[in-house]
Amino acid sequence: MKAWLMDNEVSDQRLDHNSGVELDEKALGDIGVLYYHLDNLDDVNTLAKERHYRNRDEIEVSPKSMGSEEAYMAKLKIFFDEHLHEDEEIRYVLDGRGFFDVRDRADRWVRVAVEKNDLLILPAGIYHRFTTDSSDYIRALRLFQDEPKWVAFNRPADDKTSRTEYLRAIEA
Ligand SMILES: CSCCC(=O)/C(O)=C/O
Ligand SMILES: [Fe+2]
Repeated sequence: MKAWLMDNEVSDQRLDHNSGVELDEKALGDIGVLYYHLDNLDDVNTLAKERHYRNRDEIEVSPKSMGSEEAYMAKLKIFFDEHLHEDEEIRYVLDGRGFFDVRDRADRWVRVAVEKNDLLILPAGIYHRFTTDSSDYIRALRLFQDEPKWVAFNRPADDKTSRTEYLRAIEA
């Protein structure tokens, strides 16, 4: 697992933007973000069952899967808008690479690099965003507790119940 505080350079979102300050799994856990490396789909299924996930879909984010470079860039822009969800978000990488960016307690961006067999759990109410890296390719499972849906609330969404509950949950 590699995670770091982002630099503040405004350039291609698919570059590393590594400030040089690396973070470990404990630092991620501190803001409710859980990381697992699972080589085996059975382990993903067990975890999903334990957390009462009943649905999933598969997504490929690449220029090919989106049909054109323009459609791909438009999709990336949507994923990269800072947002939160009312439900916990689980993503399991089947192939390729990408970055999930999450806000820390000080509202700084923490970049979590994910690759094949990485699984990330983002709590409901955490502000975050996603981008592919410069390989422009990721294939992932999106797991849902209920019906497959991807409802994102762009920031500001501080009035959402999930946001209030998240902030309460990570209180020191
Ligand atoms: C690689 S999964 C695509 C991005 C996504 O599902 C998400 O929820 C971003 O916040
Ligand atoms: Fe999201």
